[in-house]
This record gives sequence, structure tokens and C-alpha cells, in this order.
Amino acid sequence: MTKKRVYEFAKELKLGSKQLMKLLNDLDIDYKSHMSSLSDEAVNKVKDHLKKLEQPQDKQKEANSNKVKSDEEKKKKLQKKNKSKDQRKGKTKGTQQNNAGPRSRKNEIVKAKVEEIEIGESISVQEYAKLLGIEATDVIKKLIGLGVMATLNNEIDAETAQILGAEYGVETKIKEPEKPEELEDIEDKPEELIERPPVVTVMGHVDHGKTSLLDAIREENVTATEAGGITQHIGAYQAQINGRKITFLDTPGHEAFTAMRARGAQATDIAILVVAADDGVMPQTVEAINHAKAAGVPVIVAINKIDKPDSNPDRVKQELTEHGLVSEDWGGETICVPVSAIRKEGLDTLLEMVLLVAEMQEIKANPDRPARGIVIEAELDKGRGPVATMLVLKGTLKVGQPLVAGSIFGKVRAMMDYKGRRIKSAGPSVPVEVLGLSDVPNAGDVFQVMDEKKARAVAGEIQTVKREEELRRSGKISLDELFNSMQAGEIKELNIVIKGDVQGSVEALGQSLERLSTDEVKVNIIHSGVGGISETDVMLATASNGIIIGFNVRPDNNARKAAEKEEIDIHVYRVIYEALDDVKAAMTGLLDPEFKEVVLGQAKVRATFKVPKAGTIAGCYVTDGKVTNSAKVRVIRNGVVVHEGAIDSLRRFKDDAKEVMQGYECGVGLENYNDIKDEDILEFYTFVEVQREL
Ligand SMILES: Nc1nc2c(ncn2[C@@H]2O[C@H](COP(=O)(O)OP(=O)(O)OP(=O)(O)O)[C@@H](O)[C@H]2O)c(=O)[nH]1
Repeated sequence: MTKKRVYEFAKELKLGSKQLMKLLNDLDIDYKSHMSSLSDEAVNKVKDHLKKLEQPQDKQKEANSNKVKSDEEKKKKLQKKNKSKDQRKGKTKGTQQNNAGPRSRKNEIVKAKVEEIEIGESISVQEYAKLLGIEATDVIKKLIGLGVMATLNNEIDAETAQILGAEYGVETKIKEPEKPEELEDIEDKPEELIERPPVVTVMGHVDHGKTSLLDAIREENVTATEAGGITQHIGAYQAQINGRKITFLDTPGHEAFTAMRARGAQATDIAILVVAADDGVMPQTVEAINHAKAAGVPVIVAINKIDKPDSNPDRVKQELTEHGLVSEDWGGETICVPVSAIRKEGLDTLLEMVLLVAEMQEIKANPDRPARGIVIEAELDKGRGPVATMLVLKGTLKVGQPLVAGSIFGKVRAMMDYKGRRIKSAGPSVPVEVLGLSDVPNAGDVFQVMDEKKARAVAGEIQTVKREEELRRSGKISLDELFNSMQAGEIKELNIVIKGDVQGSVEALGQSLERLSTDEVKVNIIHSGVGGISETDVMLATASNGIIIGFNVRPDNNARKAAEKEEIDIHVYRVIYEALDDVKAAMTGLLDPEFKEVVLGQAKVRATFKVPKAGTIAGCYVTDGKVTNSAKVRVIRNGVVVHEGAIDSLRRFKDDAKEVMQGYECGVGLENYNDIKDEDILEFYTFVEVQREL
């Protein structure tokens, strides 16, 4: 018998080369590429395995023990299988066909007991078979015919189920996916509402002076009015004019505004449109006008830079009329205030106008109810964990209260106002920095205070729905993708999970990576988030046959172990363009051999000591692997890398040590780094040369 090459054998089995190669890996069969020859033994091992998949799992044991079946019988089954596949070749959706499963020995036509079924996003093979009233073995066999390897308990996605249904002449309806439970609002009675400060967003074209205006107002109307006060940057602040307050969202540009609107939440009551008097209405000015119009938010125009000799406020007003904003002094309704952010002129008038518009808008809220509002900014702080700037829109937020923000559960541990002062409660329109969330929510997420049990349950439900949605998008067992890769024998999509230390870089990296998509390979970001790389991230990458990219974060121990087991590639970077370069190179097959990092071990810092001349020494316990005195080291705090460098000294008791194994204590000094803290994790690694692949 001539030896079969991988791709030939794949063809014979009607599988894609990639699929077969994955199977070979699973079965520990050695091969180099799709051109490699396979031994008879390997071929039989694969065939046996496929046959086993056709049997219900509880029968598999039995099958194993009955393994000594005659070769005759084996052949028969295979023939039957190929026959049924040949029949399928000419299949069109909706045709019913003869299907002889291994257990339906008499070639009876397999017919479903129903004409129509309704399923959710996915269904297990067992349940599916039950719904149709068909032997599960028959369903598994059909799935294999379609290139999907699934056992009884595996889930198939809705699309696969539909195509499968068509084979049995059954119409498969898909239930609308459950929407993540809305964070239910409480209705307020009109008599409960009282005035609250207006929330203002500053928008405008690049360089027209948004930041300068926000800074000028902050200096004039926040710090100056209260001697010695220093404003913190928390993404929002409150200014005072004539004893009344105005809340400014301190994120210039309409990104924040649109992100919130995209989540169906609206925090802004009034938009200040900054237009430079020397430049006039520009593309982003028009964009800002359109956003405000779409959101039904009133616009006040700040005609900025009037100090400039070539400023021409009338020209600005003229141009604004073309976009439906007619200045009051020209008989229209739009308030236009000439200002100079640099000279701090016109600011008071601008703020008075904001209050005037606010009065007309009747901006009110009920302070006496569980708080509801919006996340303005959020990040993973190296020392404090998840930190979110939140704007209370209704009710009063108090320390100790449980809440759900987006899909994140939290219990307010501490709150700071925009001056960094600790506060115990925050009423409507008050921006606060909140500690105590279990994870980092997204900017624009709505938050709602509710009782703890409910908050945990709601957050859990929303997360499940979100994860299911992500899994669905990741194309797990999606026929489209399988067929594509089967036909090409190559992967057509590069699925990536991104984790990073701050939302901004995660988003930037995601967008840049997606832009690398070419006609040949599409880059999909199937999940991105802030925080260390976790086991769930690995599971997500496994489900979608993807890779993980970490930016300034590391996998935790469980994640690393899972990644090893599932053979998931994790790549970590500290510079965005390096990540982009690598992915680009992998996509064009141009990766050079590289020195790959190998993690040697981890240690936990239990105490730190200041030693004259040597600096700070970390008293550690080696929790995993080992540490060697030549290793490189990474300091990890709350899943975030805070330092990378070399080891200066490694000691056991008083003596220098070459290496210290898991389970032992040691003292570690780092080169040029003394900021080690208790509870830090030290990760030791080294480099080996390997051929690169992504
Ligand atoms: N002469 C003059 N220059 C101003 C005034 N306001 C801002 N500028 C200048 O205009 C330039 C842009 O100002 P920014 O405040 O950075 O503008 P921005 O709209 O926030 O810009 P982006 O954040 O890049 O969109 C800076 O060089 C400011 O010094 C003003 O009232 N008069």
C-alpha cells in the first residue's frame, strides 16, 4: 500500500487539510506539513478515532472494549460512510436524502419526527437529535459529512443546525437572542424632581481650542474660586458661576459623546461648539453639529480665538447659518459667545449662557432614589485596581452601595470628587471617581445601584449573554468558515483576543489590527478588554482557533497552563507597532526566526528589605518553576507589568544562589529597580531561538 500524504488523506476523508492536521495533533501523530506521508498505523488511528466520534459518548467505552471487531465490519462501515458522503456531494439545501448511519443497518430512510424546530444560539448534538426524534449517531455522522467533528455533548451553532435541518427536511427557526437584561430604570414622579447642574460637553474641530477652553474654565471657575484647590483629572469637573454649578465632561472631542450615544445613554444636556474665529466652520465642526442635532442636545457656540488679528466672528456666524444654526443677533435662536481661551475672555458670559439654556431646558432629577448614571472613563490602576469616573445622573450614589456598571458588578469602596477629596455620597450631575468594581467597565456604560444579590445576578446574566455573543461571533464550528478553510486548505481568518492595561490602547490596537485585513486573510478581534490574560481569554481563543495578544499585561498562571494545554499562542508586547509588525509579518509569511521567551518560573514577594548599597531586596517564595540568577525578570502588580529588567542578586539565606526551585524562599534584588512591593509577582524568563510562527 503506498503511503498517503496528509492532504490526500484529508481529501479522502472529505476534510480540510487543516482539520486533519489538528486531528493528527490531537492524536499525537507526527507529521511535518500537509505534504508529509502518513504510516498505515497513523491512517488507521485516524479512521478509528473518527469512527468513535460517531458513537454516543456513553457507548464509547463499550465500543473500546469491543474493539476486536472484524476487519470486515470496519470496512463495511467505512464504505457506508463514503457512500453517504458521495450522495451528499450533489446536495442542495433542503434536500432529504438517504442516510445510512452505522446503527441504522437496514438502510432505512432517516426521517425526522417533526417538520419544524426552534432553537437558540446553539444546541448540543444530543438535544438536537432528541428534538428531531433521530438517533444521535445519525446526526453525528451527518455532521462529520459536513466537516464538523462533534460528540454527543458538543454544541453546534444555529447556522450549522439550520443546514443540518435542511438535510433532514426540517425547518430550523432561530429564537431571537436574548438581549442582555437592561439595567432597569425606576420611574420618578414629576413632583420628586428638582433642578440639577447641567452637564456640558465641549466639541469642535481639531485645534479650535477645546482643551484650552476646558482648561481656562477649570482655572478660572474651579480652582480660583476655592483657594488652594487643585483639580484632579478624572474626566469631568464642576465649575461655579454666580453660586451655581455646571458639570463639564472633560473629554474633548465627540468620541466620548458618540460612545455614550452608541450605548443608548445620554449624559450631555448642552453642547458647547468651539469654532476658531480665524478658521471658521470645518469638517469636524459640521460633524459635531450633526451629533448634537441627532441627540437633540442644544448647542451654544463659543467663537474662540477672538484675540487673533485675523479673527472674523461674522464669517463664523455666516458659515453656521449654512448648517441650520442662526445666531441670535441675526434673528435666529443659536447663542454665540465670542471668547478667547488664551486670554480668558468671555468665559463668564459663556457660562451664564449655559445656565440660561439649562433653565429653559428644565434640567431636573430626583436625588432621593438609588443612583443611576454613566461611566465616563475607566482604567485598571496599578495600585488601586479598577477605577471608574462615573457621572451620577439620577439619585444619590453612596459609599458601600452595590451596583452594576455595564456588565460589571461592584460595591463602592471609596469615592473621590474631581478635586481628589474623599466623599461619602454624590448626587445628580456630580462626577466621582469610584473604587470597588470587580473589573473595568467601558466608557459610556450605564450604571445602576441595586441590592447586592440582584446586582451580582444581573451582572452575571449580562456577562453570559455577552460571552455567548462573543462566542457566536468567534465562529465556533461555523460552517462558512469551515468550508472556506476546507476548500483552501488554509486558514482565512485570523481571530485575535486582545488584553491590555488601558482601554485606550486596547481599542487602538484592535482597530489597527483589524485594518491589517487583506483579501486573503481577515483579521477578527473576537474579544478585547482591560486586565491580565485569564483562563477565559484562552478558552475564547481556543473556541475560535485564535491567538492572544497582550499589551502591557501578562497571562496569570491558570491562563498560561490552559494555553499550554490548548496550544494557544500568547504574544505580549509593550509597543503597539511591534504587535502590528508581527501580525503583518505572520500574515505575509515573512516572520524571521526569533528568540522566543520561555518562562522559567514565578515567585511571590512576601516582604521587602532595604539593604544599604544593594537597594530593595524582595523576600520571595518561588510558587512555580524556578528562578536562576541569569534570568530576566518581570514585576507584575495586579496583572499589569510594572517593570522589566535583569536580576542583580539572588540569594538563599546569606549565600549567593545560581537557582532556587519551586517551594523555596529566596531574596531577589533587581537591577535599577527598587520599587518592589509586597504581593508583587516576579516572573522569571529567558530566551531561546525558535522559528517564528503565529
Ligand atoms: N490665540 C489664541 N490661540 C488659542 C486660543 N485657544 C486655543 N488656542 C491655541 O490653539 C491651539 C489648539 O488649541 P487646543 O486647545 O489644543 O485645541 P483642541 O481643539 O483641544 O485641539 P485637539 O485636542 O487637538 O482637537 C493651541 O496652540 C492653543 O494655544 C485662543 O483663544 N487664542
